[in-house]
Amino acid sequence: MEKGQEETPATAMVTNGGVGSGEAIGRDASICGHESLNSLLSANLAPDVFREVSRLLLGLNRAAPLNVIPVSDSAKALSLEHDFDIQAFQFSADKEVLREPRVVRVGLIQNSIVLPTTAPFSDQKGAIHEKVKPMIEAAGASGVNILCLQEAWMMPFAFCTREKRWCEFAEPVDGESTRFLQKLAKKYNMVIVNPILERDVNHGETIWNTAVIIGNHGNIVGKHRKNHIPRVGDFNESTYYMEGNTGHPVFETAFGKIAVNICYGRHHPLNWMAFGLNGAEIVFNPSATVGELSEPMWPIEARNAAIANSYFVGSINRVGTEVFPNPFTSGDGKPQHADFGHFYGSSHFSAPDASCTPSLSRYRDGLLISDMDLNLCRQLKDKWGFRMTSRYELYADLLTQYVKPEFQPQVISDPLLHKKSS
Ligand SMILES: NC(=O)NCCC(=O)O
Repeated sequence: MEKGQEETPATAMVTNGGVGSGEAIGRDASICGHESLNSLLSANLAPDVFREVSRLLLGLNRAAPLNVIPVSDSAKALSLEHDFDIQAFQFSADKEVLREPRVVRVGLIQNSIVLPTTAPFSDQKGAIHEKVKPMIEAAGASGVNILCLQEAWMMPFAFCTREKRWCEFAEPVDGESTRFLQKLAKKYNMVIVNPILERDVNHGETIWNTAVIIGNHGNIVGKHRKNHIPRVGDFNESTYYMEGNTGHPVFETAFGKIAVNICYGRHHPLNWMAFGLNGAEIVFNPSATVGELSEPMWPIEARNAAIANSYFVGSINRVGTEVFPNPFTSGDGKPQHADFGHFYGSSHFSAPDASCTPSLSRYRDGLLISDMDLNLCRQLKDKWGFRMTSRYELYADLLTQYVKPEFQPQVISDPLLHKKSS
């Protein structure tokens, strides 16, 4: 789909892997029947007004809207055969005298689950592998260098339930899903970020929420464990795993320095900053989040992180509504229910110059591709000087004080505030 092109109004139904196989969810909860904000605006605004609104909503890259780049015929054929959206864009940077451009092609995959959550676990996982495979092949056929999948892509996001049986989906870092992706990484000379539910067999079978980095030779480069675990709404993830113990690693790959800020970590500016301090050029944010809770935050937080830290961000969210067999509550006064609500997709890229791609659909599976010249990171540091002007020592000092039990907030009260009037 070309940027600005109208998409089909969302009159169809989506299957969602609910308890009843192929159960259909009406699209009424969408933004007025459109697949994305971009399609709603392009369908409803005059072209010159749409251009001006897009200038502010999506920004400009080197004073122009992002270029749409062609998708290869073989990738297009896969997307038609397997019914997923595919879109491709290009972030460029100024030409430099002393450095060659460093253009990498990056891909993001969003998808719904396939089978009902009542199906045997191995069938559920196998069906997701099968669904995602042609999408990865489309990325490979498109020459994608670095690809990231969504958070815990190999299972339903069952952490709302608090039922421990979903732990059976957990895998060691070198488990089934990693091995599945290693073959594809090697075949397509592609780095793949593989966010899984991890079982740490060397530490008492502990469970973590982890992203495994697979190198372009199919090797395991390393792993990062989710730093911030939500305790909000139905996101009862703290029942399953603890805060990660891997710090803020940046992985130097054949195609650039990458890091992973897993889902809820995107609400924590220091988390984003730490990946930047370690030199990340692209930070992925594989997520699972629902409209009612976070949709207004979604386009802002990633874009802000990209600007503040002078790196690219790739944001991914799953799609669909996943219905679980047993109703649950989360202590928030809501009646018992059996699903999280709608995972709204809307995966997109943000760049350090405040430009960003339109988002993928709120409903459909999709592969979003973007070329990015990594030289843009340093060019923005030079232009805005955010690193240089950051005054880290001020904040290092404040934080050192803040974590002490005897910390007193620096508050200067108006002396007249508590004075009795005579
Ligand atoms: N998966 C996850 O951490 N979700 C929390 C909700 C949110 O951060 O939007």
